[in-house]
Amino acid sequence: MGSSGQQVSWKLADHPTLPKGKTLALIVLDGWGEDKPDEYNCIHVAQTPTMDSLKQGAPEKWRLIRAHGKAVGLPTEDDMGNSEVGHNALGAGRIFAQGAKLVDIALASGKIYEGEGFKYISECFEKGTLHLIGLLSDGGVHSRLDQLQLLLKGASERGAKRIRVHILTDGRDVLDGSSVGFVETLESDLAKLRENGVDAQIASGGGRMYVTMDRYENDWDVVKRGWDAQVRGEAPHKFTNAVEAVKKLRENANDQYLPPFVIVDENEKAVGPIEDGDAVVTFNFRADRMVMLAKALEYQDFDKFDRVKVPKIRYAGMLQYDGELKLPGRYLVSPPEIDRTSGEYLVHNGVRTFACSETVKFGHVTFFWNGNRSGYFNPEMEEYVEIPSDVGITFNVQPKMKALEIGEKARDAILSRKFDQVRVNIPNGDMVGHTGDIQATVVACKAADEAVKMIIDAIEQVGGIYVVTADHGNAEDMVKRNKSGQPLYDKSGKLQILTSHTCQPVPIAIGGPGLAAGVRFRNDVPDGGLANVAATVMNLHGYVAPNDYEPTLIEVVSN
Ligand SMILES: O=C(O)[C@@H](CO)OP(=O)(O)O
Ligand SMILES: [Mn+2]
Ligand SMILES: [Mn+2]
Repeated sequence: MGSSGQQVSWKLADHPTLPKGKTLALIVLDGWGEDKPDEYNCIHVAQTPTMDSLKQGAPEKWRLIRAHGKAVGLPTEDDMGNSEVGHNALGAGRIFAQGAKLVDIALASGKIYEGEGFKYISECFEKGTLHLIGLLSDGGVHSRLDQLQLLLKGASERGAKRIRVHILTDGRDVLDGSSVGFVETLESDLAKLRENGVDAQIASGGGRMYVTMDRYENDWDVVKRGWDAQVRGEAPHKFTNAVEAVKKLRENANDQYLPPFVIVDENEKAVGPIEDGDAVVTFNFRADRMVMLAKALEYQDFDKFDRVKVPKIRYAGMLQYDGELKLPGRYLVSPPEIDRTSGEYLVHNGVRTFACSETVKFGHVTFFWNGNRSGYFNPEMEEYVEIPSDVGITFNVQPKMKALEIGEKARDAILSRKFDQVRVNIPNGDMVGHTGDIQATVVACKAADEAVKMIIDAIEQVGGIYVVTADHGNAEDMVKRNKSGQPLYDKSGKLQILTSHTCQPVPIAIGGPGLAAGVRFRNDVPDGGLANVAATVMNLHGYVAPNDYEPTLIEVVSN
């Protein structure tokens, strides 16, 4: 595979001074930001001797880089970073306007309604129902409530007469418990539509981590639960009202893990299963957690679970989620064209690459890294290894996750000397941080630090180079705070736990016996962000990055 269209000159210029052939470990700690040390900073509380010692290298070998907002192509500086935009920037070396922003623009200009995708689904409006499936919050990581609101309005103005919304509650990009308010807001929007003669209702729901939004094929049961509710109108819990449903189900689960429910009428009949002739839109803009559902909705041949019912529908994604699989085939907004990623260049220049993580983050260092494309650029030059994640647990139960196994695989890849770049994502700070369990997150951070040590030790043995960084913050702040930084408490006096990512910068450290003398971080890229890492890494492989890449973070000074 390769970038389509224009002729690309893949040959990279040699770096004037830096040598080729050094084994380079590229370590991404997921959800590992830098923040002031206090008891809610799990990275500070945890024993992290390896990361602490790297920090001693500041400012020449350790610095902070931006990982949120405009530095990663998000609409505003209030947008926290996330894995998709973070790994896209790390891999692509440039800042692309990301899905969140592209959808905003398309909605504001009305272009979203003029494209192929909308025309395709709107042909069902006369006789069929429009189903909207997605994450209901204003988190801005996978979707945004205001975009859903505009889409509801726009579609009804353009002829959608019957609309059913299948909600997934969040509590991961926003505070746990906030689902109730989001459902209330949506209900009042739908009531207004009904006043205007549109038959609009919530049809089903469930928590994002238990219903529909699995990723990287970790657990198809998650998608099946959603399918049964959304398509078949079947779920263990039935309610006549969605606000009531969420309030009731929250008695035994948090927003992320609410069990599936369907909304039924007075005769116990589901109000909105998906039928022949209906249109379906998945309104998340982010790819990873929509790909599995997109496959279930789009593929004729499908054996991941028994769909039982496969209605003939017209389906469009908010975006196309996988550029290589062209999945889904129809979409409302064109995704960012993330082309000429560093991985593709390096493969063309003979850099042999090994990438590894456990399932829940596997696509981060492959799919996202390569610009939302699945598969290899050149299987002879690359090896991607996935370590199966634990299934069916929340990661505070196993906070060490597979950090050790990832470390071992990376170590073995380094020691084999078969690879020039060994790239890993270590998930702990993020995955455990999202559970809001502070004690477990401390254990998680320690485990991540140990994995880093294992990899750095292997680099020492082969005379290589390491680059250690992160994709966005999470574990460094576990509480919601007021403007002056004090932790906030809810009405009942309970500390408000922050399960989401943050807007904090992340560290980047370089080192290892293979790092040429005189290499250090420049001080003239103070606003450097994740997109500057690709050029930096190309330099450390002995190449100069393409001109349009964000500048390298390093310079070589002669002593
Ligand atoms: O779990 C996820 O989907 C997001 C948070 O919504 O986290 P990350 O961006 O780190 O993958
Ligand atoms: Mn992440
Ligand atoms: Mn995360």
